[in-house]
Amino acid sequence: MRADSLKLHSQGRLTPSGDPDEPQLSEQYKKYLGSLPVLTILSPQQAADDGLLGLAYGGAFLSGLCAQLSELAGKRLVPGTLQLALYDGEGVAYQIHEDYVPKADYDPENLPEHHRESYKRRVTAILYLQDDWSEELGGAFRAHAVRPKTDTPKPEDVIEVMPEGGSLILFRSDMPHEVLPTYGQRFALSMWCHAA
Ligand SMILES: O=C(O)CCC(=O)C(=O)O
Ligand SMILES: [Fe+2]
Repeated sequence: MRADSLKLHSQGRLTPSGDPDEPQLSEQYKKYLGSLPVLTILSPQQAADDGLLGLAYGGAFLSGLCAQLSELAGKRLVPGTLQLALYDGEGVAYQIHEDYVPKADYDPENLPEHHRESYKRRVTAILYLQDDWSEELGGAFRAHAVRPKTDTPKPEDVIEVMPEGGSLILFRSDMPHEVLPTYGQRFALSMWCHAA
């Protein structure tokens, strides 16, 4: 999967907006998301057709997870958007945000196409692709517990996961989270399981 990701990167297919025809982000988008990785939106079928069999496998695996999670959650979840993102060192981070965006808050004028269905997102699944990650490269995924504002914050409200190759994280798409500044090449393959 990492070899396929490097190939896409070397072909210039990863861009801040995820849209190869729109290499620059609008000012509003930057304001919304902060300093950013570069990314592309994939379909497992298209990846297979392009000979990117690792990413096709990864996409199929994550799609299958949505089906399995449906059983656990007792409601139907279907594979939504599949995203390959690269945080290419130099302190690239992703400020605190939620992946679920209520329909009313979506601004189609200023957000890329692939955010159009963000209101359907229920579970985020992320597979990390770096075999050789180490603490000094930073880049932890940091999850924040949601508490009523009146509660006293507790240390366990924050959980960090290092992006070790082969690690998979699953979380509710409305959970606040961020990526801490990254000082190495960090690829992440994300699938959003949508409400059917
Ligand atoms: O790469 C990660 O660990 C998280 C990325 C993320 O939050 C996102 O793409 O929405
Ligand atoms: Fe996110």
